[in-house]
Amino acid sequence: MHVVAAALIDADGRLLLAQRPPGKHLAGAWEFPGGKLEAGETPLAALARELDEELGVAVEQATPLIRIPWRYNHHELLLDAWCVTRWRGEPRSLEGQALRWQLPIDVDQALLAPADRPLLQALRLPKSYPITPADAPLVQRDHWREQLAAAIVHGERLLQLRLPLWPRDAVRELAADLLPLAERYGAQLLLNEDIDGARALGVGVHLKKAQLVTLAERPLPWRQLIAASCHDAEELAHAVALGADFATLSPVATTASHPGATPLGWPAFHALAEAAALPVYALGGMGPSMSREACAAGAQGVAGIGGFWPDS
Ligand SMILES: Nc1nc2c([nH]c(=O)n2[C@H]2C[C@H](O)[C@@H](COP(=O)(O)OP(=O)(O)OP(=O)(O)O)O2)c(=O)[nH]1
Repeated sequence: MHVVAAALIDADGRLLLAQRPPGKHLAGAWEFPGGKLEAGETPLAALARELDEELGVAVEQATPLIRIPWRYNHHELLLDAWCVTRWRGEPRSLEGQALRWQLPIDVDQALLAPADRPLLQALRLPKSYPITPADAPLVQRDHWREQLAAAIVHGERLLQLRLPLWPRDAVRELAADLLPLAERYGAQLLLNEDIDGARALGVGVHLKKAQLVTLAERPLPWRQLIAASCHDAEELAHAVALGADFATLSPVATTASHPGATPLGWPAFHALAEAAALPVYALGGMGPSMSREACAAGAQGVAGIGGFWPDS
């Protein structure tokens, strides 16, 4: 079943949510306006028809957001989500459904239809995900504190502290130092691998491939991000099963940090990202300027080391 769903975003960045009416599948859950494609209909035509029928608005501008394959008990669906940023008419409830406008950050994901959680993450997450270089020595502590702070001030909203040469406590200390600034700017920090450290600090964690397969359930609450390093369909499926918020998929191109690895290339990346029920960042040989190309291949954005820091 192919279902289109619209994230209507207003000029203040608020999102329109609708409540599924009694008697329908997932009654009471909050969702994105939309519905099933009719025979012979294109996704955009279905989106226009559903928004006209449900809200009385005419779509003027829609761009692809994410495609989520999902399985409920009795049926499978492809939730095909679009960002609608321009429309004519004032959205109103034409089918008796409750409506509300909320900033994506304020939406309680527990109240959403389960397949909509990755959609909400796709709306919340930025286009770039800088990662600290694995070979940074501990003596560069001050330098990396400054780089991370400058990146946050310059607009980065999602940053991974991956510093395997440092003692864990030193990485935790760095995260704790940066936390007030990150909170002020609405940026999220993720520790690589260190679940206990993330739990103690209230930040996110980025799971390594080896950790991913050993975990049976989400190791942190929903308000702390969980990311996973993935390289194939099986690892992506595991990340989804675990309830990870997003994944990186690598290597897309050849990269200095993993010279022997065979690159996926964009076509294989696209197929894997689209089949995964979560936002996926392209990693490996990426630069911040490649985010448009990556998004065209179904990515949430780009992740990387070189080129992502103010001094590089
Ligand atoms: N419209 C919509 N459906 C969603 C969302 N999330 C989600 O899991 N679904 C599921 C619920 C349903 O199983 C399916 C869509 O069915 P629907 O009942 O909205 O479709 P429709 O508007 O064509 O309704 P109907 O003619 O069958 O009454 O997709 C969402 O955000 N929007």
